[in-house]
Amino acid sequence: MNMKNERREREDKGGNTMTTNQAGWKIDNSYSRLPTIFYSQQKPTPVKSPEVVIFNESLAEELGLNPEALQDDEGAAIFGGNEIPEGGTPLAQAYAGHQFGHFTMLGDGRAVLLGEQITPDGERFDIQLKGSGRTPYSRGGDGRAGLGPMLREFIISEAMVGLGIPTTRSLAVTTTGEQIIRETMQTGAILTRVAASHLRVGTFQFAANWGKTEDLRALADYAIERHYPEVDGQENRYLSFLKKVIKRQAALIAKWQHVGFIHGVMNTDNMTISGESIDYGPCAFMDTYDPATVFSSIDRDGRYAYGNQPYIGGWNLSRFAEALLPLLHEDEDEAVKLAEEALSEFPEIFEAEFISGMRLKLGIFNEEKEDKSLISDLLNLMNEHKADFTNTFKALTFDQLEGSEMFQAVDFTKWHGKWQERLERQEQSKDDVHELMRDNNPGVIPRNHRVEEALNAAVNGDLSVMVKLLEVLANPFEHSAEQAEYCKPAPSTARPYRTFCGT
Ligand SMILES: Nc1ncnc2c1ncn2[C@@H]1O[C@H](COP(=O)(O)OP(=O)(O)OP(=O)(O)O)[C@@H](O)[C@H]1O
Repeated sequence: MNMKNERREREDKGGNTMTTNQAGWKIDNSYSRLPTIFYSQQKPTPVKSPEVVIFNESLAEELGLNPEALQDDEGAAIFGGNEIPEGGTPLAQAYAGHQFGHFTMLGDGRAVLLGEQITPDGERFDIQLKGSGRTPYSRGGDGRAGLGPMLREFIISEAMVGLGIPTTRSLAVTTTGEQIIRETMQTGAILTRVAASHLRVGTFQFAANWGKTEDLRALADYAIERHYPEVDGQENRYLSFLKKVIKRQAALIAKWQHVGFIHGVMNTDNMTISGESIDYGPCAFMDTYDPATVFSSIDRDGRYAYGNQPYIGGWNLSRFAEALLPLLHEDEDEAVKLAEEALSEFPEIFEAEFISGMRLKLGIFNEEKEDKSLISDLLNLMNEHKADFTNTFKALTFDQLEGSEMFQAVDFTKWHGKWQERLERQEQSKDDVHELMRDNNPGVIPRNHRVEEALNAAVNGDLSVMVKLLEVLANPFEHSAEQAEYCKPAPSTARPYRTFCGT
């Protein structure tokens, strides 16, 4: 069937067209019903010749979309921003944020939110086009994105899904047929991003700084309805809301720590209210365990280093709590007291999440007080011996302790003895322990050199390397033979890995 001939198109004033709905779009933009300070109506800027280079069929199905109808021209027209799917009300969201500690007004400068796709189960997911052209928040930028960085976001976000870490997702990457100017000329591309929502700590900072209390309240009520309906009807719903966000972010950052993920740019505009990871600009996974690891070329002081992520999480949540103050209590001092109490729980909640995930990685089913030191002793050894983070846990899982220098060391042998005694003090069998460890220690992560290799091939027209990588990353706990070649750290001759803000 030729989809193109089946389509009836009409053109609107902005040059975008609208189509009949064979793809199954069921979009409503509930965000557009917030007070108008929160957005600017903004259509994507039509592009020359959109072409979908990668499309996430299984995600499309989860969203209740018909992948077949989105192949070819129809998908390209929508994902390239030339057509607006039925129900879409494109807008650019306003937000602010602390970037490397400095507060500034931001907003979607190169993205538009079409609205939420309502799935067959009635769930709502934002559909956003990133790289779709200039908006009122673009400042000096061109509103566009490059193919490499958008494919990178596709790879990392889908790898996070495989690892079981809450994340925004990637439905498609579409080239625009236009070049963009960066350090060199690049192929322009648009990422179709799917998210529980794009509400950020920075959205609340925007409301607190530029809105009235009623605007802030409308935003908080909206966020509660979308993400925390359970707090509705509670005595101080906004305080409960704050506590829920604190909890979800603590759990999220703990999950990052469990796999050695370094976000790289934990600005408050990159912290979601839903608890999903967002913005895979300069992020990377570490090979050698070292809490001071930083990949981002712009993070000169190590603000967003691996070991600093929990602290920064708490710092960002303090900015969130500050923004919520007018809603927490009518008396300012009381509001501050409530916020401080809620925030003071963050380190403890984070640590509990971190320790419980690390227990699983070590095959520990129950809780003992000494587990914390067992875990930190191992991490210290790994740091001292420059051990590979992922492969150390894999070697412990499969009891393959020959290879690395650390496993020969006397201090490790001592630690190993203590760990074995710990495992013997629980009732579960060796097989149970092994299974728990298999399920919690990924065999494969998106190693930097593998991601670069896939991207280099992809921007030169060969998608096969990336497709293969995505397949392996989709099931990191499978521990299959085909994963083996993706497990090796970068050769020691490789230059230190640096990431650059995704543009
Ligand atoms: N080429 C560009 N043109 C206009 N604005 C841009 C451009 N690149 C980035 N921005 C804006 O600069 C700010 C910070 O950029 P950053 O790279 O952190 O975000 P992003 O990757 O564009 O978006 P997100 O956080 O939604 O993933 C954002 O407000 C973003 O919209």
